Amino acid sequence: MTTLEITGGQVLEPDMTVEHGDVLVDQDTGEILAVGDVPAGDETLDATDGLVMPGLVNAHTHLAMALLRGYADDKPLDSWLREDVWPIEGVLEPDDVRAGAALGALESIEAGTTALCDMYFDVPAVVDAVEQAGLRARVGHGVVTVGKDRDEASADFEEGLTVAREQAGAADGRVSTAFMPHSLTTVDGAELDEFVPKARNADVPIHIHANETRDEVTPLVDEHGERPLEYAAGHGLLSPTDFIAHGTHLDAAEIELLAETGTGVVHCPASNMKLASGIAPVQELLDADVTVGLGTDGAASNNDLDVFGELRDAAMVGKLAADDASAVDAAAAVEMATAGSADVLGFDSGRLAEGKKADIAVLDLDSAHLTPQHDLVSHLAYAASGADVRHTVCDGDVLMRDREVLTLDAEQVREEAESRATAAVERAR
Ligand SMILES: N[C@@H](CCSC[C@H]1O[C@@H](n2cnc3c(=O)[nH]cnc32)[C@H](O)[C@@H]1O)C(=O)O
Ligand SMILES: [Zn+2]
Repeated sequence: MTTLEITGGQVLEPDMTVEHGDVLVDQDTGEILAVGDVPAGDETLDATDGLVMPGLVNAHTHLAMALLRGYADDKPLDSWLREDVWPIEGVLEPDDVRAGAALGALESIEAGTTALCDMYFDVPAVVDAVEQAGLRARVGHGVVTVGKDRDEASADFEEGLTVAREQAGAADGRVSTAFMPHSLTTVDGAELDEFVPKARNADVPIHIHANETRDEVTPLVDEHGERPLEYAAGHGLLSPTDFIAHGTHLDAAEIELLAETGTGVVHCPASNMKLASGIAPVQELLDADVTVGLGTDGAASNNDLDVFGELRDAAMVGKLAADDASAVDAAAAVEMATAGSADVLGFDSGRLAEGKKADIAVLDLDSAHLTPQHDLVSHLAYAASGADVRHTVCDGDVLMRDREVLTLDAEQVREEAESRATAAVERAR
């Protein structure tokens, strides 16, 4: 057994208290052995003047969209997707997706993110990037049937299922999968009826964009005479392993349905603000005991993958939504970005405790904007950013030490992403 001792810092405990202490990790199993007063490890990671915390979990993203950062801004979802994003995504090759996902993975590691959920196409290329980066991920192929004939639609659903079956367990078990119909309005209901039972047989969770914009909810209600999540449940969706992205526009019955079925919600506040999609009722979801995690969504609607930004936005916009400054308090926001997201994704991480996965970030507190230290949970929610992360550890392995990423060649990843992004824009013209 090889052990790693993260030493000399303060530790964020699962109950959101902070204590001086160390963390001992078994690098072979990738699990936490002890927290607090721990025996010496074979190797050490210096956390002096630092806060040892669970790695952040980005529960909904499209990593490879890092290639499209700044490509199309200032539009609402539907025209942004149809006029800008889908046309350029149509010219992307698997090597572009690999390069974009590597860029997103690099950015994630630099910001203390250790696990994520990714929906995209050319998923094996995404898995390559995740494997090399050393991250943990739940991945899936986003299935779209609008604009396709029945054969093409079925083929895309088949691919979603194949990817979910074949990629499960990749990267030494750090990669798991989900079946991912893109959204309730971009996939056909009859196809859902055929494929949801197949996904259940394959024993994979189902992840879908839902109730993101009013422009999506209203036509669905008009056409089917029921709320989107009632429609989703009618097609076999919503279960304790399933999770929806956004949930921006939910009525009380839908919140109840999420709670009853144990379905998780991934709140993406920055994307919801940027696309002017709306403000999710996060405090109401938490009050109803719905499991809520946080996601950045893709870098083209955010425009970064820093989950610290997301948890600050969640706290801020949660107060606006509830018209109550005590709503979505600092601890609730930090919890959503760690344990909440991990629970939504079904990962045994997001908490620093014995037996949990050793997915850890060390935040450097030695800076003006994190002084004085009245309350470190407050700092995590309102003052820190990904740039403050000193070390990132996933599955017991050090991915970034003293801000140097060890698993990826940062310069090469950035150069390749830059040139592939430029070439893709040329081809899309
Ligand atoms: N098989 C599909 C790809 C689906 S991947 C998932 C898709 O979600 C898109 N996407 C990114 N952000 C959002 C969002 O906020 N709402 C809905 N879709 C999004 C993203 O651009 C990508 O096309 C195809 O061939 O077009
Ligand atoms: Zn999305």
